[in-house]
Amino acid sequence: MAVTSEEHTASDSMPVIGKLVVVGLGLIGGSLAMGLRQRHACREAIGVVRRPDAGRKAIELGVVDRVVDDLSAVAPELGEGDVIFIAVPTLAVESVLAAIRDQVSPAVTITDGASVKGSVRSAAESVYGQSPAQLVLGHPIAGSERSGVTASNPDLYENHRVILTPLPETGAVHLERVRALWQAVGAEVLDMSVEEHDQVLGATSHLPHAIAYSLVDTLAEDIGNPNIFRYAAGGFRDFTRIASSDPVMWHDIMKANRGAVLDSLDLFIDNLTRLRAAIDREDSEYLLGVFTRAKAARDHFTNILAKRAFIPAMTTGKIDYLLQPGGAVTGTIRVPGDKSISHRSIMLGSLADGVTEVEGFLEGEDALATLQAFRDMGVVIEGPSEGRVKIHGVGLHGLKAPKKPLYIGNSGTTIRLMSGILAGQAFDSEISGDESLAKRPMDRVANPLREMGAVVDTAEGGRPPLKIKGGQALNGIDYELPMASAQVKSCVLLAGLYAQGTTRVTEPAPTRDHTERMLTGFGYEVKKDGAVAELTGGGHLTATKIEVPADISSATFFMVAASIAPGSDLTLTHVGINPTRVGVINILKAMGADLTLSNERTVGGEPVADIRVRYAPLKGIHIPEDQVPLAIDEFPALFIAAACAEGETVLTGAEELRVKESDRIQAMADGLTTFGIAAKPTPDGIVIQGGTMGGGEVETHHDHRIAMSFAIAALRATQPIRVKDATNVATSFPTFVELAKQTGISLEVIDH
Ligand SMILES: O=C(O)C1=C[C@@H](OP(=O)(O)O)[C@@H](O)[C@H](O)C1
Ligand SMILES: C=C(OP(=O)(O)O)C(=O)O
Repeated sequence: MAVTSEEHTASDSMPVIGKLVVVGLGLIGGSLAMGLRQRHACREAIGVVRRPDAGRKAIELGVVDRVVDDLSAVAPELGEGDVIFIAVPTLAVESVLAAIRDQVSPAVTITDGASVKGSVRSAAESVYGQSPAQLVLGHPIAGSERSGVTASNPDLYENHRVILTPLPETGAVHLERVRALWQAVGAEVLDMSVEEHDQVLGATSHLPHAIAYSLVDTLAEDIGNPNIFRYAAGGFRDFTRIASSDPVMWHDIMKANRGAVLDSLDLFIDNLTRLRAAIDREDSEYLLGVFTRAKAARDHFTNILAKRAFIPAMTTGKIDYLLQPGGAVTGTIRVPGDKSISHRSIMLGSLADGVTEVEGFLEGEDALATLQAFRDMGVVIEGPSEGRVKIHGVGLHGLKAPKKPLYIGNSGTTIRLMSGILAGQAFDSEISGDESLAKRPMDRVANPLREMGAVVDTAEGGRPPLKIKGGQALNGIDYELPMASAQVKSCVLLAGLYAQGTTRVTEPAPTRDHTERMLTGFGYEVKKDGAVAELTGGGHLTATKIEVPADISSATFFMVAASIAPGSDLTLTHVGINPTRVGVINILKAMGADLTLSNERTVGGEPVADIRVRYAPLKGIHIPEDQVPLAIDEFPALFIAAACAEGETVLTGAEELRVKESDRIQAMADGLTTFGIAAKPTPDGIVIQGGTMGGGEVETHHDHRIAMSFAIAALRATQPIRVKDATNVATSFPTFVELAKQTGISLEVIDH
């Protein structure tokens, strides 16, 4: 049989391969053939189909150009550049390979789509002696419960992943040809070892299929009610869709990946048995633990696949901001919760006895990273949902060893504060983060912790990851902070909770005191005397309620925006005005800004107020050094205020800015220079001459505050501004874009 399609498409683009021969024209094989044909990416697509009706259908639907009923009918015409795609059930691959060996030239590329790779490698070895160079093992992750040639879909692989598992024997030309073929139909191609593939797919694909088939079979066969499916609703439908998949294919997969599937099934059965016992004893804590952890994991499973552990990404790709020049900001807004306080609420709530309820929690990536790290150490945390979080504290000694290294993304506060807590645990731990965090100094916490008796390893140059050995007896110390850092102060105090005796820290200048305040709120005595804070180990924390004020560091972007843009009148509500955080208000006022505070009150031990900001002409100042630690995160935005002020602004004593998420002095100087502003970096600060800002493209170096600062600059720019890579704004201010637009900033998000 040789039937030819009527529908021949003239090729105007270069095909990436010659002929494609698909053995097995089901969903997987048919979709590849159809996708390549429609994109003119192969010169001809030929199906090897035994059943004539299926062959006719394939041609009618435009899946292939022609069909043959046996490989032998096409083998002699194949050569270099042509590809055979084996898309038959897993256990049938061996007989196809045997036919290929006898008939097909070694120049032809062979690949497959089977869901198990170890069994295909064994098949190749038993047929060829050793896997031939022309064979590239692959697996498109795009299956569905639909099967057969009629399910072929030319766009099936768009944005799907294809895993290739090259062997040492695999020829580079063949591998790259197969990669190009999948990329031509829109797939993202990843390489993995055979073993890793089978283990990962055993858990994420083969196990769920086994469970779905078993569940439906249980309902159909074992629960003796004939009407059972009539009352089955969404839960049943969503969970069991995959039990409609092709039984022969799944039979083969279970046998071919027997070992890995059994490992996963054993883990699952064990977990299910524990869940059963918890339901039996009505153990709410256990049930909520499983369900909240599972919900978080399910909500973010794309990130888990991308190996970002459980850290949720607010955006999937990189984004830029495009801003139009001019405008003013008006209205009344509340910015999200304070990042520093949100981190600490999770940490102390987890270590407390009892349930802590938090309101106003910042649902940004940094604070969520802290939350996930404590979940990874066995703490049951409900939420966050609209800023509400409920933490089922485990007590100071109730954390459990995490199953894998803790990954905390971009958050310096998390790694530094947690290292103090981890130093006091009975278990070993490792904590790491993203590219920007990997450059930040950690010796500042490792050194005092070592003095207390902790065993802490850093990577080269005192950078993350940190490896902390458990089971060490800590002693209290009297520590003089070498730099004004609330993170270091907090780290030492938190380790002090686990230390024998008294831990005392003396700071060279006042820094944010949220740790001290919150410890007091949890009933732990902290003595404060000027620059000294001290506590004694061995006490306990009692759960409490926490209301997180709006973050003054996030409010800063809007305070500066309103101050620089004529016609602005903006009110920011419920902003935290802890005296150790108000440097920005003091500095802006000294520059001539029109800021009024009203409705001042205290919530949960932290002072808050509404802040009204109206446009006023600013003047350059020499920023008093005592304000530096009180405004440490606000300088990028303040530099924009300086650029719009009349005269010169000088900052000194701020070398810490060079070791934040980026070197904030250099990053801002570069951007301001692009805008046409004279900005001269110094080792510990900057000198900025106010002037007229043009516009242009600026880099953020993965730093959220740099991105938001350049965005507000547009209000006084004369040309559009493109802020390149504003993705990390989600770490501290996930609603920035929404609020910027709402108040009148012309901001467009460009996703790429
Ligand atoms: O303790 C905290 O929550 C923070 C302290 C500051 O860091 P340093 O302690 O390094 O100054 C600050 O920059 C950071 O955003 C948050
Ligand atoms: C420095 C900052 O945060 P962290 O140190 O937690 O990364 C910041 O938010 O500006």
